[in-house]
Amino acid sequence: MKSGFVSIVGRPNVGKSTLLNTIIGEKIAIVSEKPQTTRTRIQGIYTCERGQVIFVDTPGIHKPKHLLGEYMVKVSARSLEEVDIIYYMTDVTRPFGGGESFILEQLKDARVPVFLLVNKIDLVSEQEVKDYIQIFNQQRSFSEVVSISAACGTNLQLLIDKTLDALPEGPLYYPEDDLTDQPIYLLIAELIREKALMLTRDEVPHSLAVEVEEFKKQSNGKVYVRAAIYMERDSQKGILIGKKGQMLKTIGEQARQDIESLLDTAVYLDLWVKVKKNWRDNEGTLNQLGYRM
Ligand SMILES: Nc1nc2c(ncn2[C@@H]2O[C@H](COP(=O)(O)OP(=O)(O)OP(=O)(O)O)[C@@H](O)[C@H]2O)c(=O)[nH]1
Repeated sequence: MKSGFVSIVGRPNVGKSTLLNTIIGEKIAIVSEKPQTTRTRIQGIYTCERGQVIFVDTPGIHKPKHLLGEYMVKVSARSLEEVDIIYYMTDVTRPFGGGESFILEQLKDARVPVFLLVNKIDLVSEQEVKDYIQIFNQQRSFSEVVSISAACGTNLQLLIDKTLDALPEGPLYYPEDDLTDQPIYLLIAELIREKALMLTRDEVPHSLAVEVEEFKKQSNGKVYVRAAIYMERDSQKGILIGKKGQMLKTIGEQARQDIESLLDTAVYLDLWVKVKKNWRDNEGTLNQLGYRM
């Protein structure tokens, strides 16, 4: 039996969450078109006959601007020390640049195998993939190079096979049917956050945070979830609520559907928008929202 931990690193938006979602087959990591949306350290667990792969989805490695940024870099650095394999994920549609050099620098002293994953190959020609890989091979050597489409599932079985080949012999760390060790209320908060970011497009910043305040089963069998969406400014609160509350209603409806499929039960979702000034720079608030240092 093979088993171990895999950390996925890469610039924001290369498709790390999508990869995790496709492999694990459940919506457990937040996916969004905006960069740097993955904040909490999410583990996806893939179990098959050959063994178990435990994924640690790290926030995009980047230069910190806020305390939250520092936290994200800390999580990334720490998770690199604890894993058996690092997936260094890149986006074939984005040219090699400073962002990649920054990550390669961080990976310089990695003592575990580094796999280069070239993602989004569904968008380019085979020749473009080859040329792209050549540029990376000039930077360093990789234990494996796998070109994939996380969205379409292309070459993901191959990736899993190579991963299991490279993992050490080991036990099943988690029961077979566990998909994640994230507390359920964090998963729910991420689903709401995802919908809020997606539906408001670029109008609200990433300073959006969600906290599940209450989570209980009602006598009618439905699960009651009360959650607060935190904004930094009053003006942002208005955008999120929308005309006659329409935006908040849509966010709530779409998030509720996802939560219902996650929990496999009917859900009553009670959403509130609150303003909490400068929460990103406030350590107490960060702790309260589950981003622990
Ligand atoms: N065409 C195509 N799009 C993809 C693929 N993988 C991811 N995407 C898209 O790329 C965007 C970013 O994907 P995410 O999975 O959120 O990226 P991420 O690396 O987790 O982003 P952060 O959380 O910001 O670090 C989304 O719009 C995805 O739908 C792929 O294989 N092909």
